[in-house]
Amino acid sequence: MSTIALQALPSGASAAKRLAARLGVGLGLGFDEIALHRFPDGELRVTVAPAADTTILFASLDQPNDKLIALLFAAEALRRDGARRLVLVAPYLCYMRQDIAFHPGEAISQRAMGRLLATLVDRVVTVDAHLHRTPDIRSVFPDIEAENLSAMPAIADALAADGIDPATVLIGPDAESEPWVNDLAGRLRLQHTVARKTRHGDRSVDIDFADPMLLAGRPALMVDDIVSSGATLAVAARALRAMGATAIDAVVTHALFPAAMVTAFNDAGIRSIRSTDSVPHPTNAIALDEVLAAALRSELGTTRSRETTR
Ligand SMILES: O=P(O)(O)OC[C@H]1O[C@@H](O)[C@H](O)[C@@H]1O
Repeated sequence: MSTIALQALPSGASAAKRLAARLGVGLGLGFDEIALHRFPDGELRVTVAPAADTTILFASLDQPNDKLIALLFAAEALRRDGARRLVLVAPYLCYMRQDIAFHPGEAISQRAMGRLLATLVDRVVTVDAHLHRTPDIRSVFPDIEAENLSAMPAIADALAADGIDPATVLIGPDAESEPWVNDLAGRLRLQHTVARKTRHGDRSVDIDFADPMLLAGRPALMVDDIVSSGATLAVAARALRAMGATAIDAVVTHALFPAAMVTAFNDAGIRSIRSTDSVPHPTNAIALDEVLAAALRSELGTTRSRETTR
C-alpha cells in the first residue's frame, strides 16, 4: 500500500488544512507546512517534510514570483526523498491572462508557465483559471494531467443559503466573464447580462451595457473570476448606478486586490464583495475545500496516510 500526504506553502496553510481535513476524513491525512527561510540576499531556503509516495502540494499562486521558486525547490526535495507522484493544487493559477503576444516581443506567459509546472509535477488542479482564448486547460498542460474546476457550484450554494432577491440581475462586466455568469444564472434562475469592456491600460477600462433600462429599480450582482486593479468592478459599478440599480454587490473567485481597496469600491457604489478562499483575503466568504476534495478523492485509491511529522 502506498502513502499520501499534503504539504502547503505557508500563505495557503489555512485553506490547505481545511482541504486535508475534508479529504482525509477517517484517514487522518498528513498535513505539513513547508518551511521558508529568506537569506539576507533575498534568496530562499525551502524545507519540506518527509515525502509520501503521493504528495499533494498546495500552493495558491497569487503574488507568484517567490512562490514559483519555492515550488521548484519543494518539488526537487520531495522527488529526491522518494515522492513518486506530485499533485499541485493551485486554487489560483498565475500568469494565465497573457495567452497571446499582444505586442511584438512579449512573452506568452501562459505557455511558459504551463511548460515550467509540467517539469515539476504530475497533475495540476486549479479553479476558474483565466483561459479566455484557450479552449481547455489541457492545452496549457499537454503532457500532464490537469483539471480546471469551477467555483460556481460553491458560489451558487453560498448565495442561495444567504437568500437572494429573485429580481437580482447577474452582471458579467466583460465578455470573458460570460461562462461564469451564464452558469451561475442557470443555477440560481436569475436574469443576467454581459457588458462590453474596452481595456486601455492596467487600471483603465470603459464598460458599456447593451440595455441601459434592464437595471432600473433592480439589484445587481456582478460576477467575475479575478479582481486585480479593481478597475473593472469600479467602472462597471458606476455604470450600474447610473442605470438605476437599487443595490450593487459583487462575487468573485479570486480576490487579488489590496484589502484597503474595499473603501474605493464602496465609493463606487458597491455594497459588498464576496470571494472564495482561493487566495487568502478579508473578503473570503466561500470555501472551496469541497470542490477541491471531490477532484482529489481519486488520489486516495489504495493509499494510506503518512503520519504528520510536525
Ligand atoms: O480590472 P482588474 O480588476 O484589474 O482586472 C480583472 C479583470 O480583468 C480580466 O482579465 C478579468 O477577467 C477581470 O474581469
